[in-house]
Amino acid sequence: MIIEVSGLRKDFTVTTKVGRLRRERTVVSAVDGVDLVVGRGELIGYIGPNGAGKSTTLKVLTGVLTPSAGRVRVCGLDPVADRTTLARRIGVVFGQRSQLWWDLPLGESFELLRHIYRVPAAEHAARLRTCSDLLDLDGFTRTPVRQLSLGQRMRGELTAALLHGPEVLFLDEPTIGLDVLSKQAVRGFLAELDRRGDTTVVLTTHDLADIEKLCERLVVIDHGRVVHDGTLDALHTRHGSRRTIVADLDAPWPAGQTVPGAAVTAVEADGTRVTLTLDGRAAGEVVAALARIVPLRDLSVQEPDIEDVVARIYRG
Ligand SMILES: Nc1ncnc2c1ncn2[C@@H]1O[C@H](COP(=O)(O)OP(=O)(O)OP(=O)(O)O)[C@@H](O)[C@H]1O
Repeated sequence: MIIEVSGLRKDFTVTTKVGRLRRERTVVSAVDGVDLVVGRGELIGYIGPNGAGKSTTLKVLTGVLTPSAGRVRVCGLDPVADRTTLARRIGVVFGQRSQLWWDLPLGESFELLRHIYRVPAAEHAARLRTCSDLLDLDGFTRTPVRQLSLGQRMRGELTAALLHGPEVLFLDEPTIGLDVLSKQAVRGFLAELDRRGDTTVVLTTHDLADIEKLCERLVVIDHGRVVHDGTLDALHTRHGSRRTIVADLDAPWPAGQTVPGAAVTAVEADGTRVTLTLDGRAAGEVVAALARIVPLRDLSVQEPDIEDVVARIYRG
């Protein structure tokens, strides 16, 4: 396993002013007993509401913060004790912090990183070519970083994080604030990285489309604790999300008619449009049962809404 976390806790002591002279110290448990195991080549979505503890976890995993308790291993290393060694084996993109040189053209930042990480020239060129093709960097490698748009800069940041061939990539909100095209480029790139399977990716995001398009496995954290670890489908099942079938019929729906495996939740258009909510059974079975009752003209199966299920979890 490339990431192994057990019983991770991170407390912060916050001092607040009470009255004119007194100060009160309170302890905030930003991460409160997280267990997490991630295999090589996995891409996981690490999600949760504001203040849930996502960034704090990433900072502990990358050696920026020392845990208050628990065991953390990334690439078999202790992130704090082995921070320098680990830095060569991980890549990090934290939205608010840049690893690029503001006044230099983007391409020169890449060249500097090659020297810092001592990457052989051919290896560097090959990785840069791949990133450049997938992220379409060609138009702006000569532009100083300060003049790049947010989307261009994020594509540059992703490249910079990958040029030394890290085994794990930590991404904190990589699509935040990006325009539609840049979001697509970043998502397409991460999907390709996932498909190639040699980089493990831990992605935090508030963008539900990122989750839907990229994350087969979702780890949901709330108040510093993991409240779900599994697929999006499992999340829907656990929280009672249901698929629906909307069918247009050639004849009116018989009043009071039931269908095995589904509940009739709406009858419209003079009885010729019926909505069924599935109870978890395969849509095919329900459609076959439906077709035995009335001839079908048209049909659509609607997946449950990810926004609904995530909002329900976040509301607790
Ligand atoms: N340096 C710090 N000092 C004190 N409290 C902190 C510090 N860093 C984080 N916290 C607190 O720890 C909790 C978790 O914060 P964290 O930034 O990890 O959440 P998050 O899930 O990344 O949230 P967001 O989605 O808003 O970025 C919050 O209550 C936050 O206020």
